[in-house]
Amino acid sequence: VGVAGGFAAGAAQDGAPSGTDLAVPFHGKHQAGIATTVQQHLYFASFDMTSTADREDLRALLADWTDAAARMTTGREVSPEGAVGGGPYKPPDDTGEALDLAANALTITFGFGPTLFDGRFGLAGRRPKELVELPSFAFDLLEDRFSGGDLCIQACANDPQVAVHAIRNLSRIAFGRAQVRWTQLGYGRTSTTSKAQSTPRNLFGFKDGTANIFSDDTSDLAASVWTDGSDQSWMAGGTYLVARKIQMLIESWDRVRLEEQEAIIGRDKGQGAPLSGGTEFSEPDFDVVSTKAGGPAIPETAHVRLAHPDRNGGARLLRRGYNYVEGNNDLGQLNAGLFFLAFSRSPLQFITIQRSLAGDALNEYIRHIGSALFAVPGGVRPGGSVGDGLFT
Ligand SMILES: C=CC1=C(C)c2cc3[nH]c(cc4nc(cc5[nH]c(cc1n2)c(C)c5CCC(=O)O)C(CCC(=O)O)=C4C)c(C)c3C=C
Ligand SMILES: [Fe+2]
Repeated sequence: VGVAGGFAAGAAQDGAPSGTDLAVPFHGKHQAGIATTVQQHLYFASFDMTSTADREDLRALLADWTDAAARMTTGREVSPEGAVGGGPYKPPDDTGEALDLAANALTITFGFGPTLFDGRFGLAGRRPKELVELPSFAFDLLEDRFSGGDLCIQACANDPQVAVHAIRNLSRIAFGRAQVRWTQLGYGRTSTTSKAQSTPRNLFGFKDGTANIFSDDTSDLAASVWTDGSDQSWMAGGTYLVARKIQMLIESWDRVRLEEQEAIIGRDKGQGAPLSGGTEFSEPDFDVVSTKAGGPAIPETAHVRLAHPDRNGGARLLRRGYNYVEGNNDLGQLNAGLFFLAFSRSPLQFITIQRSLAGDALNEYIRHIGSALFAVPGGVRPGGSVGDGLFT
């Protein structure tokens, strides 16, 4: 029997869902993969409905995806016939690469982009008011090939093959109804959603996720993450997902003095403590003056000062991002960065913080190159389908 935001079986290393046999319950009030303790790997896909698909195709696709996801998250194959049980005379239902692998804490989370409500599927009246394209921000260098989409699927697992298998098989199921627009592979979580987990590091070498919203804190989740359905009833127990592909200029960063790196972030690199003093989980004190420099210990342009709720009308995010590395460019520089994923009760929480980050010293070392916003419906009832409230 699973626990809220937790796992059905197995022991966890440092509180993280590391056991291969761990299965996260698929059904519930909220979709899994949000407050769920963050797994080690991610495969994320954005889809567009095909030009010939209609409302019934969308409804049937969501039902088929739900059945397949419910099976795969328990470590089963995508259908009862699976990879080898369908006989020699047809392509197997399941692609087979996860055959000997258990559930690995796989979660599959579905979201709907603003374009799904443009009238093609008779859903214009079901669009949540806040589900509109994100505004442009200072320093945006967005590319279409990493942005947007009618639908998204986030697959997280402790074995990358399990996450890739899930997206690959869900893409196959979509054939003729929806096609992949872009995908993102993420290795190494850059956040924690449980106080039992250790804080991981991003590619700039800093602890990331220290001041995150934790699944152990249900009042924070209620205040900042879950939507109540007062706008659209199908969004009860849901949330919004912002995805940003952020390229990190690794070589430039690596030439920055340690003291300056820490001033840019506003925390020390070793243990992740705020520069105002204390240890990793001490609250930053923005009034503390640096004895050495004379100015604020956490500079005015420091990332954590500008991202802090005090600076943003109390706005907070549940961050669930992953590192990515995709080879090198023509100059031999790393194509690498942070696939930033954040869940919030309203997209305004991200918009407010991202606007505040216009003055962030970090901007010299990062570029936002992809962006998407999705409405994530509430959890799936046994026997129901994800987003089935859209069609009632
Ligand atoms: C708009 C939201 C944010 C973006 C985009 C973003 C990018 C980004 N962040 C780091 C590294 C760190 N971020 C840290 C804290 C932090 N970041 C955001 C928001 C965005 N970050 C928030 C809300 C917070 C918490 C602020 C607080 O309440 O104190 C930290 C410190 C450790 C932590 O708390 O997680 C680091 C390090 C990078 C490298 C990056 C883009 C590539
Ligand atoms: Fe950040």
